[in-house]
Amino acid sequence: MFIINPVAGSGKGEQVVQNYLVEHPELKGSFKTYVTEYPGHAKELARQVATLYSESIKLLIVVGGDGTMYEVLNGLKDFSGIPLAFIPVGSGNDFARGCAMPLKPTINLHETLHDVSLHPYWAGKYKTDFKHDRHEKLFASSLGFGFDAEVASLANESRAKKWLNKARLKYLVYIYGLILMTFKFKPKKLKLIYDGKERDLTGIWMLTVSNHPYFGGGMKIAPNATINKQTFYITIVHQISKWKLLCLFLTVFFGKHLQLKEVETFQVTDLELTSDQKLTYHADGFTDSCYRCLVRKDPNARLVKRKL
Ligand SMILES: Nc1ncnc2c1ncn2[C@@H]1O[C@H](COP(=O)(O)OP(=O)(O)OP(=O)(O)O)[C@@H](O)[C@H]1O
Repeated sequence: MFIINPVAGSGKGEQVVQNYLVEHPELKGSFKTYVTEYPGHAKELARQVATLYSESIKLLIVVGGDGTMYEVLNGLKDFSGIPLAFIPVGSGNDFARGCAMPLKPTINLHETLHDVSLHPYWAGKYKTDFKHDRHEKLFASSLGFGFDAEVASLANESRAKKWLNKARLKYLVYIYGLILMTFKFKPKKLKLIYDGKERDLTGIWMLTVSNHPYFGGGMKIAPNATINKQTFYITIVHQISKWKLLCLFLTVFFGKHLQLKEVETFQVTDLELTSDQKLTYHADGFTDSCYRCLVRKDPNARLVKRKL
């Protein structure tokens, strides 16, 4: 079964699948295809098809970007038994990078259907403020608090994003946001509780919680992260000068930012994060804000097509 976001990235998701099915007539009749019609539709579709066909779905193939994967994962919150694959046609595609899958959609689709096996994947679970457990959400790749989330929020709200996305120039919105936020951002005070430790931190620029190394479209924010059942990889950027922040965003693509003394990394099994001020965060690129966030691993392993 395919769930396709026709507007992710430059909008070629539907074409990729159609071309593939035309080139492989032997597959005719083996697939059902659903195309999203509005934001949030991938989550609804995933929940509906899982409810209707949970026993018969052999593989649910998500064709989109990280945002579409996030929606589908949350639609399948109560259906951890449905195997998943991700064909990257978005602009970031970090989930494909984290799973060591090809970034070229046609190659990825071919390998997904022929060569790559299913392996367990443990998503993250988070809930904000004092919401009930039933409002807990899942994230596939990462959660980010502070600077990067404010850049993402600015970019998501930008009216230019839609047409820049079509022209494959969405990164320009992020560069604009990055420069603007470098001057506007006010470092945060955070309280962290994890693995029996309590820490009060000041001057925090950003904190990310990672399931695998990548975020923000190929930045290796947690270079040592490996997909696993128990732990998240936390990266904290403490008080940092503006030029060093720029240096961080250049070196992070190679994972070399860990050499900066302002960058701290460690592993946790769960995390509680509290702030006196409203804190912007993103979950796989979706932005929102909160005062408190509880993060833990989803105890349910989901089968995912991945090489790593
Ligand atoms: N038919 C549609 N019309 C408008 N928006 C849609 C439609 N279907 C899905 N969406 C929305 O498109 C947005 C972008 O999707 P997605 O995040 O997958 O792609 P992307 O932003 O190009 O890639 P990435 O997240 O990897 O950077 C999501 O917020 C999703 O809710």
